Amino acid sequence: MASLMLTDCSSSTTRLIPTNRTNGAFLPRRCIGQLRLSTTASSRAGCTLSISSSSSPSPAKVIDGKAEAKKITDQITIDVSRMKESIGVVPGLAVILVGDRKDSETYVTNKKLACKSVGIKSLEVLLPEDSSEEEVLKYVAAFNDDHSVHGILVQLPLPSHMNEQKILNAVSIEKDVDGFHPLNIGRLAMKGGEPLFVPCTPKGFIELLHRYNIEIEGKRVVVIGRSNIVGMPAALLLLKENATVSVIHSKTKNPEEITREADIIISAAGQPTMVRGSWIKPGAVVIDVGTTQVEDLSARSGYRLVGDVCYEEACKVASVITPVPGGVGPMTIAMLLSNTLTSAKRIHNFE
Ligand SMILES: Nc1nc2c(c(=O)[nH]1)N[C@@H](CN(C=O)c1ccc(C(=O)N[C@@H](CCC(=O)O)C(=O)O)cc1)CN2
Ligand SMILES: [Mg+2]
Repeated sequence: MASLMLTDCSSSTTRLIPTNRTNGAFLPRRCIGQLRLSTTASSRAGCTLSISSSSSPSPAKVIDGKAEAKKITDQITIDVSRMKESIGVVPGLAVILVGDRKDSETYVTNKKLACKSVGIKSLEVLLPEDSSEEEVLKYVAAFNDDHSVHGILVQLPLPSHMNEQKILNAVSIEKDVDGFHPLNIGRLAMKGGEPLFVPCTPKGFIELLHRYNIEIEGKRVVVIGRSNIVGMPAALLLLKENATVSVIHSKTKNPEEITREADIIISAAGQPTMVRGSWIKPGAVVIDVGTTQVEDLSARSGYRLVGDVCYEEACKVASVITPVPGGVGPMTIAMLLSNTLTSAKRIHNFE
């Protein structure tokens, strides 16, 4: 059984108060909100966003995704080294990034650094925003044929002039470490279906639930958001875990009421602080997958990452919660490395 590191939620001493929150709408993942600093505890402007924490304890336990991801990557480092020593094969991951979105650039850089830290070889193709679909397909085909590459991923979202489905379709199903190929998603959707790879973020939070001994089978789970990257595969994976799953999306009526019935809430809407304390059944488990960059002039980078969940309110109601950052995000990268290693082992028939 995995050892647990549980810490209590704390109230904040300094707060950021959003001034232009959009209520009820599902914002794009890259939504940039405007925040102003305030030192008051008043929540008249809505949910406050913690930027530092102090003492006052509340019931929710905080899942430490960073620590769990570290345990997983430590094991991957050992396995990669054993594979290299035994059969002389180094797992390889190829990443294709099109355009100059700052968030995507950060994720790709983090993936490259993560590969380096565990001994996986990484290859990177950076293409300008106005590249053609054919150019991207040419690189996908080259990586499909490259024997040193065991995993291929195309960073999403792609520029709007590209047909995302056509490009994801072109990735060899054996190297589809993101698990976004329609065959892998189709197998995930079928009862008894066995995908070669499961998308990294849903796989990551399921792993966290398992590691924290949180039962999924028979539980009422509400997934907020139906994106191809998280919401949809998350719902399919939770069904495979025998949960009773509801999916909430931008056209859902009374999302708050439905969410309040959940034993486990998975929020992947990309709307900062949308899930308020009043949406949560006392004792529910809250998994926050949202990571929206919100302008914060007090941060060195000029922005701050904010989850979908009003953390401070949720901590007072939930039994367990994931923070942002440091919750599901690090597990996404750990699962990508794990999928790449699995692929290399499968291709080279190495146990
Ligand atoms: N081809 C893909 N595109 C995208 C995916 C994906 O899985 N495959 N997911 C997201 C972005 N993403 C990976 O690509 C990703 C997002 C966030 C994190 C993460 O570790 N977040 C940290 C904070 C990191 C920071 O400080 O900036 C956290 O939450 O603690 C990892 C990966 C969309 N596109
Ligand atoms: Mg996180």
